Amino acid sequence: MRRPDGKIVLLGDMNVGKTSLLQRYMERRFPDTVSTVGGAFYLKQWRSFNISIWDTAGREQFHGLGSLYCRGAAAIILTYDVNHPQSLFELEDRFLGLTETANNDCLFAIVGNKVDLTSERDTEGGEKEGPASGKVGSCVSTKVPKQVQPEDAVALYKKILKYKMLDEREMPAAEQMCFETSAKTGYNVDLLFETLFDLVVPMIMRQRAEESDQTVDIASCKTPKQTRPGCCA
Ligand SMILES: Nc1nc2c(ncn2[C@@H]2O[C@H](COP(=O)(O)OP(=O)(O)OP(=O)(O)O)[C@@H](O)[C@H]2O)c(=O)[nH]1
Ligand SMILES: [Mg+2]
Repeated sequence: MRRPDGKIVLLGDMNVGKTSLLQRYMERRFPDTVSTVGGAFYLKQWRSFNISIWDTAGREQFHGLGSLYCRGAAAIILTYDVNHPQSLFELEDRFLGLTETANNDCLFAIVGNKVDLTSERDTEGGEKEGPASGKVGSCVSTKVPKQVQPEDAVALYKKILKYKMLDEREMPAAEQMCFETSAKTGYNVDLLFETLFDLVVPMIMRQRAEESDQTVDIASCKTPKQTRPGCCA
């Protein structure tokens, strides 16, 4: 198997829907899930690149593994449940610290899942979503008020950039990186993953270019002409 060119990791509390989001995207279905043990990954080919997408366990007992999975990540999807404010707090309290092992220029997406449970608007048929639909900041009228507001996710995104000492002007805007999704209906799921792939690919290419700049071509290095000691050239 070819080594993946880039890595994306899903983090977040148990039950927020990480496994369901990944299965919705990769297998186009919403099967019953069991709570994840450890971690597992899918490989996705995007253009000519292989991207691994890691699903991790949200259960406290597997917490220690989180930073292992984040090692070398190009992007991290911090997932919460829009109906459970605690799951958003946990991202900052428990999961952000695990991302120290990710790449220095790692991207962060904040994803509020299970929006189908609150939204009155058409969140069915995720395959048909419009480009800006459901992005944080768009107006979604809800039957049952959402427990976590999109602005809270935006605030967390900005906090993370500060915490990571990343320049806001050089990173994707919060509106581009905060999503509300439904793994159940597929709402915004393609948009989430494919936005990240499109952002990760240039990073992979940049990294490759830097690596090839640092590579010394031994064949092109001329060996200095040997001169015999004491002999005038
Ligand atoms: N209504 C609704 N239910 C969802 C959605 N996503 C996941 N669920 C349900 O929420 C429960 C937990 O989903 P999982 O995908 O297993 O959650 P997880 O984040 O992977 O949990 P851990 O593996 O324990 O960390 C399951 O019963 C899912 O069917 C969604 O978008 N809408
Ligand atoms: Mg899971």
